[in-house]
Amino acid sequence: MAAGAETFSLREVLVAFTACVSEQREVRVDPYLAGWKGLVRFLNCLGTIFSFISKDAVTKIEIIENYRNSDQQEKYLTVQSMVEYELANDLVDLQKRSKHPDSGCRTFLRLHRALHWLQMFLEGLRTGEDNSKTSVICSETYNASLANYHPWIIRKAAGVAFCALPTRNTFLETMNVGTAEEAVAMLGEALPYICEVYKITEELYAQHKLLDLP
Ligand SMILES: CCCCCCCC/C=C\CCCCCCCC(=O)N[C@@H](COP(=O)(O)O)[C@H](O)/C=C/CCCCCCCCCCCCC
Repeated sequence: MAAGAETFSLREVLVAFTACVSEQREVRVDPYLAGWKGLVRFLNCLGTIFSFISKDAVTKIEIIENYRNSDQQEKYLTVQSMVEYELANDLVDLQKRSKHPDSGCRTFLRLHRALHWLQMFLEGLRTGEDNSKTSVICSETYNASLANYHPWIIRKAAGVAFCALPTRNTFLETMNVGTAEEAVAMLGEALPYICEVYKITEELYAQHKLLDLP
């Protein structure tokens, strides 16, 4: 495990995702990005072999953060307001990347797809046997989700990186919430919140036919 693991706290990441859904069932962008930033910190602790993954995640987080720091920041407060604003102002490339290659909607969709993988991966970790291999859980859940959107070369590179993952118990202990059993319990508490964020976003994107944005 690379230096810096001590700066990661699963609790902080999970708290961020639990703060995402508002009383109106809207998905707040700031805690969503905070959750991803925490996950990227964790990924960076796993070694440089994961750098190409964390760089892509950081690029996408920064694109949306830039919208949150722009003159239109209020429009990017929630995923719902972002979708409404960008569609109403013709700011989304719907067929082919051209005038708006880095729209908020398109960029958020990439993180949203990755959240689906995360949800399955954490569930696999939570329910896995003590001696199960994190690399197997990771590649099975990746192949069942994100891999469908990635070209061959990315899928290959990801497969190689997964082989460097530590065993399940070492992985759970790196989460800095105590023993592996305590980490499992925390995952059980937090997963419903992550699922809810995913579900609300999925419904919103389906309703606006945005699930295949180029
Ligand atoms: C609670 C702690 C335990 C879980 C720790 C998980 C840590 C995961 C942290 C970050 C995950 C990275 C999310 C990656 C977002 C990928 C977005 C994406 O799909 N990008 C591709 C498409 O973008 P465009 O070209 O359309 O702009 C892009 O091509 C991807 C490039 C990089 C490769 C992405 C591979 C993703 C593998 C996800 C598994 C991460 C392995 C983590 C190991 C624990």
